[in-house]
Amino acid sequence: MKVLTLNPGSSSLKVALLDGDTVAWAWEDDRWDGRAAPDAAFATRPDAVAVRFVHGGDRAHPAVLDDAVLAELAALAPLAPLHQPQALRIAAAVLRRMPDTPVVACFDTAFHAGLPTRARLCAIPRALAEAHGIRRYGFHGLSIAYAVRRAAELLGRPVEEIGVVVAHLGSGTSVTAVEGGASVDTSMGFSPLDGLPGRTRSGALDPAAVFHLLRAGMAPDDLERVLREESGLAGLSGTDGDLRSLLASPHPHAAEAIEVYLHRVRREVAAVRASLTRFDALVLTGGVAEHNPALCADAVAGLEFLGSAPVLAFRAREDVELARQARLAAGERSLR
Ligand SMILES: Nc1ncnc2c1ncn2[C@@H]1O[C@H](COP(=O)(O)OP(=O)(O)O)[C@@H](O)[C@H]1O
Ligand SMILES: CC(=O)OP(=O)(O)O
Ligand SMILES: [Mg+2]
Repeated sequence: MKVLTLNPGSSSLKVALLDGDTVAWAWEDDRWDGRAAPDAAFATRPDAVAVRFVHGGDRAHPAVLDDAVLAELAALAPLAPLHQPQALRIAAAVLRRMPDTPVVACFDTAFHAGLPTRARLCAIPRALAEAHGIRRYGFHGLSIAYAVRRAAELLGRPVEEIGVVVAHLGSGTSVTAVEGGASVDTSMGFSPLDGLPGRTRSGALDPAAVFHLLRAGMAPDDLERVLREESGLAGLSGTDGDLRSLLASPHPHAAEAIEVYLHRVRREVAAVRASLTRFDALVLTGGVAEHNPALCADAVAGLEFLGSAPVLAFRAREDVELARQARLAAGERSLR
């Protein structure tokens, strides 16, 4: 079964046609401005299409897209404004141009749907949290699901028997502890703005700083945009926030930004390690893990105290996971 996979990220659009786990055709824009997928993608004649959605709310499984599911996902857009609207536009174009092909929405959040209560609740009044859906969701689930299966393969043990920390180091950055195939702790919570700094995202910030800036006269929408699009590695360094730009910059602020980034990665890895009862590997994935072994070595320097587990680094294969989920979801539908 051939699956066309579409992965809209915060700064890239990755499109691949997978025949089994083999990439039969691929296209990528790593400075993506939200434009539609190229015409060639629609000419690949897949049996199913899989689209990555960062936010699936409480859904634990992929969903075949129809108008009702689209409306539900559109309602979640305010929770992931850097990702969800783009994914909705991509999916709408696919539905319009390939009306006879099943389109499956696959969710970053689904991998974390079973987060234990202690890692899911936010410590605010329960009534307020429940009324507004404030909880920790977790993201990058498609990348993590692949990473855990690949780690098990490399370790020669079943997924059910390993405990790993997965650090997804891409445009967005997150760290997750996975034991027995389940997410037990993760650094991104209510939205992809939480946790570690990303290319342009601030990561976790004392909420008092947000109120301070609002009282100083910033409009809420402007502040949100600044934290989402002008902060993180970009904000700290004055560059576009791509680590390649920071590494090439002679400005001391670029070096400082890298120090902050590496410090926060180490800190979060150590923090989520505490949620594992066994530690078999530290997995690094995403653009940094794929392209920069030296930076990866810096990111894990000094973490030996966590236990003598190997560090595994490989490319994020959201495409492989998207295709796997689409096969399951589309296959189930054809049986009905
Ligand atoms: N050679 C490199 N050295 C360091 N970082 C790199 C390198 N190549 C890519 N990166 C980092 O990877 C990021 C993109 O990661 P990727 O996982 O492809 O992104 P996305 O989140 O858009 O899917 C870039 O923003 C950059 O910081
Ligand atoms: C959830 C998230 O941050 O995704 P990306 O890294 O693709 O921007
Ligand atoms: Mg990505």
